[in-house]
Amino acid sequence: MALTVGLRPLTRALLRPWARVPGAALGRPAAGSGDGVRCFGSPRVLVEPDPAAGVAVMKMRNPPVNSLSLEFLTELLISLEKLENDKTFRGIIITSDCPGIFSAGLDLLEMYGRDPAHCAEYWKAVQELWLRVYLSNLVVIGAINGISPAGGCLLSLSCDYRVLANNPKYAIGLNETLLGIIAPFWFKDVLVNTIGHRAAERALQLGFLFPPSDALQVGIVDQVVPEDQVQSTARSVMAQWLAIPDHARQLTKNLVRKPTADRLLQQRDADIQNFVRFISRDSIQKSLHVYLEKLKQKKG
Ligand SMILES: CC/C=C\C/C=C\C/C=C\C=C\CC(=O)SCCNC(=O)CCNC(=O)[C@H](O)C(C)(C)COP(=O)(O)OP(=O)(O)OC[C@H]1O[C@@H](n2cnc3c(N)ncnc32)[C@H](O)[C@@H]1OP(=O)(O)O
Repeated sequence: MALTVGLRPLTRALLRPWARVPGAALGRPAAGSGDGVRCFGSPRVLVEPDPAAGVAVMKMRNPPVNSLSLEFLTELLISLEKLENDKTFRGIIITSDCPGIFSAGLDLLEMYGRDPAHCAEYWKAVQELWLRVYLSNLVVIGAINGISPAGGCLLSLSCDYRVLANNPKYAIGLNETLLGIIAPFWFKDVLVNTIGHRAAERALQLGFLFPPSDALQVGIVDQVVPEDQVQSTARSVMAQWLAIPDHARQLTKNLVRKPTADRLLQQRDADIQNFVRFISRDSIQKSLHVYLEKLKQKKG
């Protein structure tokens, strides 16, 4: 898949992709891998490779809540691109290194009080991440070990299979309307593809965040397991998916997903312009302000 990352050279130059991860990751063999196989990654994305299995575990660690800032998106994109281009890997498991949070979704501070050029650059990176995960040739499994609203839910929905930890706090859904904003059409499309038109219609308008039992029932996740079994379940599901010949699985995935991705690919620039126009409105900026204040006040 030929996707351009399309971020400012400065943004990319600021990052140090593939630097050895300081501290915990340094010199520590990846779990389940043979001696000498090291974790690698970037400051916010820890990659634990298991070359023997052809699998890499990608841990998001952008504390406190794994909000998808521009820098974090860029690091995720670079990690994904690298894994995609390395023939060692046939599958990745996306999970979180932030306790209790899979991802709080898009970083509201990238959209609040920012100028149009910044918003456009940000939105392009959001599109890019979605396209890369959604159309990945790798098997992508979400080991969802925390709450995942809005953009966090989109990331989960873009995986091939979702395993959610059974903790009532770990709700998942597209809650944009609760913020006074709307889910973009491609977020909506992915939700409709996953849970069906009627369920998506209700969930989107009411900004539902489904706790695990409801999430399983509506089909927004594929499996709910005890929290300490999320990673092992993701590994065994991965083994099932990797039993299928890659070429057949990849072509089938493309057949199913391409029409949805094409809807965005055919109008990416217009989508960016729509986003910038929408997010720049005074009323929307006001809604974001109110929501951010609410998040602050929650702390007491
Ligand atoms: C015509 C139309 C065209 C285009 C489409 C138009 C518009 C679409 C536009 C946008 C789409 C956006 C999708 C999104 O993803 S929006 C983000 C949605 N996310 C949320 O609602 C989650 C908000 N966060 C929370 O609910 C909680 O933080 C939590 C449950 C995830 C975690 O709770 P905690 O109690 O553990 O932590 P907090 O104290 O609440 O947070 C810590 C810290 O982090 C800040 N923060 C939280 N979430 C975000 C975020 N998403 N972005 C930026 N910052 C976030 C929070 O404010 C705290 O900061 P401080 O420590 O107070 O500084």
